Amino acid sequence: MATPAVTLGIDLGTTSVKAALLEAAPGDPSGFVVLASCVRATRAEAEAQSAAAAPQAREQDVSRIIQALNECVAALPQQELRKVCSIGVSGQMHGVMFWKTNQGCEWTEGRAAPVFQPRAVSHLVTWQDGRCSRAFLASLPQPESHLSMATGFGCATIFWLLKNSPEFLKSYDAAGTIHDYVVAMLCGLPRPLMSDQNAASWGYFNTQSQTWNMEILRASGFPVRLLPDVTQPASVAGRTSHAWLEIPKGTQVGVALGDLQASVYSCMAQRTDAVLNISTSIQLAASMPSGFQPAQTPDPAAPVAYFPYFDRTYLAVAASLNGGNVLATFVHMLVQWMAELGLEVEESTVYSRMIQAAAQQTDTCLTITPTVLGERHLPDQLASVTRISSSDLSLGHVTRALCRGIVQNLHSMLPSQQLQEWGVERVVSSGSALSRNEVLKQEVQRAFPFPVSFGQDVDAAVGAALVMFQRNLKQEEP
Ligand SMILES: Nc1ncnc2c1ncn2[C@@H]1O[C@H](COP(=O)(O)OP(=O)(O)O)[C@@H](O)[C@H]1O
Ligand SMILES: O=C(CO)[C@@H](O)[C@H](O)[C@H](O)[C@H](O)COP(=O)(O)O
Repeated sequence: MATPAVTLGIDLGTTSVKAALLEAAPGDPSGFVVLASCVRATRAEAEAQSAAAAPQAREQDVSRIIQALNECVAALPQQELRKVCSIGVSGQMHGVMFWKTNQGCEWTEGRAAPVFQPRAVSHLVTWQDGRCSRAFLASLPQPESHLSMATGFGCATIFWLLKNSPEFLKSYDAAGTIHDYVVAMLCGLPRPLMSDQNAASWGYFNTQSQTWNMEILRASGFPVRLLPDVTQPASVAGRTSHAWLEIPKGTQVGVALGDLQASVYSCMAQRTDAVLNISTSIQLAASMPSGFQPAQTPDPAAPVAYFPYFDRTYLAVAASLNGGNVLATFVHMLVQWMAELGLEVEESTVYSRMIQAAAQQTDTCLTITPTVLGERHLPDQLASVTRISSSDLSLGHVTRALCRGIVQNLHSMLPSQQLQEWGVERVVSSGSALSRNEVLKQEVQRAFPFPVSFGQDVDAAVGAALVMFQRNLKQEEP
């Protein structure tokens, strides 16, 4: 009997890397089983490489992300890794990093378990980066795209570097998201390949013609040489140029996907499902009918945007900048305060105690608008706390109000009534911030008048694997 095919899925998130192994299971209703999964925090936050970008810069050290990736994959069962026939990759969208062609990494051959390590690469400037002011964005040429531009989008960051650090750009000849970089290194691609999901997240990309706004960008001196070639999601980018840990050389690698689309792909069992993802960020997505085309002129004040999905279809997405990162900011603040008071407390202890306290505090009048990062459609709406009374100041009250505020803020961007009008009948959730937080789950169930089911915390990794698994299944059909 033929060995069942095993597919590896990877998600390079803002806070953690996730990996999952899928195996064909004809007897299972879904047709597959998840054999194993692994999560590794990246702890990759780094100082801005360009001083002029501070303090709004949000950059990550690519070496730490790749170290977490190698550790994550190495922790999976070796006998299963040897059977991997295909790799699906997803990751945090919008961000951009740079490298030198054919010098982007070094394979540590000869060791028991070969891995790749970044060489001649820049930091990753992430989707949370705030270096592009509104005045700077207004100075950029009008894109021909259905998505508004925003700080943290790859093309905006490159325009910023062109103006403020032109020498920096001259030292690189390749650019992509972190997950485009991983695919390019695994396959030894001379030029990065990008799916339209990630190209759209950079800006200046027309999803109808599937082309960059080349004329607009060239006319403004943009280094178009850095723009990756774009292809359809679910297509094959290449094959591994080396053995990677126990994964054989020559293994098929899919073009990298957006983490949101990969999460939706693994969670959305039918088109009437809405998918709620709470990870570092938070998104609520619903599928649009096939043939739907978004208006070509975006409304920057609109809280819902349309993201390319698969087979030229779109997702309607409320993408808030304030998700799990708000809780992480609160925890970091408490740890800092306690350090100033001479106390040393682990972040993990604070998370567990605050969630425990809020679980005991089933309601509160304290009201928190959690938008510490503003929103793309409301950049001036920063966070606020109202209805503060001396009786509502416990850790439980504040944590309950924070979790409620995060969910209510997203709900205000895409209300249940709109979901009902679109025919949504159920909410399926995903993301580690949700799967690890009973209070957030309670607030999701409170906010949405639909049945709510809770996914795993490796949904995007499972989704990335599933895309390649189902692609190959279709290829085998007679
Ligand atoms: N120990 C913990 N307990 C509960 N929630 C946590 C804990 N550590 C981190 N988190 C939450 O998980 C979020 C990160 O989720 P994750 O899925 O790893 O993000 P991403 O996919 O964006 O990398 C953090 O922003 C934080 O809100
Ligand atoms: O900001 C948006 C969309 O504009 C999000 O959907 C975007 O995909 C995510 O924030 C990034 O991909 C980061 O995802 P994650 O690290 O929070 O999982």
